[in-house]
Amino acid sequence: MPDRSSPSVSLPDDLGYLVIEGVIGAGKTTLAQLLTEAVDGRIVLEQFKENPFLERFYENKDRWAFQTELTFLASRFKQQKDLGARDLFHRIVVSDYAFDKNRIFAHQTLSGDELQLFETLYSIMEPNVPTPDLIVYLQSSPERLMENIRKRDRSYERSMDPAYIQSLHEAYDHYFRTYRKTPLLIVNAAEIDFVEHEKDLEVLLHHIANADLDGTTYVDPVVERS
Ligand SMILES: Nc1ncnc2c1ncn2[C@@H]1O[C@H](COP(=O)(O)OP(=O)(O)OP(=O)(O)O)[C@@H](O)[C@H]1O
Repeated sequence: MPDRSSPSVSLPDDLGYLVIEGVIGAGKTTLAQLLTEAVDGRIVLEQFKENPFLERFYENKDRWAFQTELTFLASRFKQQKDLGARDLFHRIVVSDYAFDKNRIFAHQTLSGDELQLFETLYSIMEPNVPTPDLIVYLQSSPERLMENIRKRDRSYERSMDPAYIQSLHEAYDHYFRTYRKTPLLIVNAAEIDFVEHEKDLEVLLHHIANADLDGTTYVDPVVERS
């Protein structure tokens, strides 16, 4: 984690709720922690370890996808609803997931009546969760995602199928290419490391502080670093 010389930044008043998104292994949690430190904010992390179905899901996706998705949906809804009630208007909140993430996954893992039921529940819940002021999408490559997943070596991700990462990568890309709901920063994250290269973080902080709050901005820290 960052030491005392880590960069800090002040954000415009209309940036109260920042969300980091990206495929499994993109580096969301690390960036959310660095960003929280830089803006002296409050972090909200996804509680994936509390999903009792996740290990079984990785052993047999067809059998356990429905339970896995509904458990994530319920727990994230509860966390986001509480977030709206208590924190949102006091300190800058930084989260390592967007509520929409559930839907991206569900469209990969569910089908038929199960997907339909998921959609019904999602559409009831979605209007009741706070909308981010900015989403930062870490757009990596399937190769780099697999490398990160291998390096961190979580037991249930050891037999991660590269085809699953590839299809999530495509689904995320498609989702954010057509995303218009909130301002969006798409960061080329395939060759960056916010921990190793402080400059990468500085470039991103600069863009966040000066984000065009009406649309999509593309950021390539590798180009801007040099
Ligand atoms: N809706 C979902 N359906 C299936 N699996 C999910 C879902 N949401 C999260 N997961 C699983 O939970 C674990 C955590 O994933 P997630 O991408 O949220 O965090 P992460 O891998 O720690 O991300 P990062 O490395 O970017 O911080 C992964 O194994 C992922 O597959």
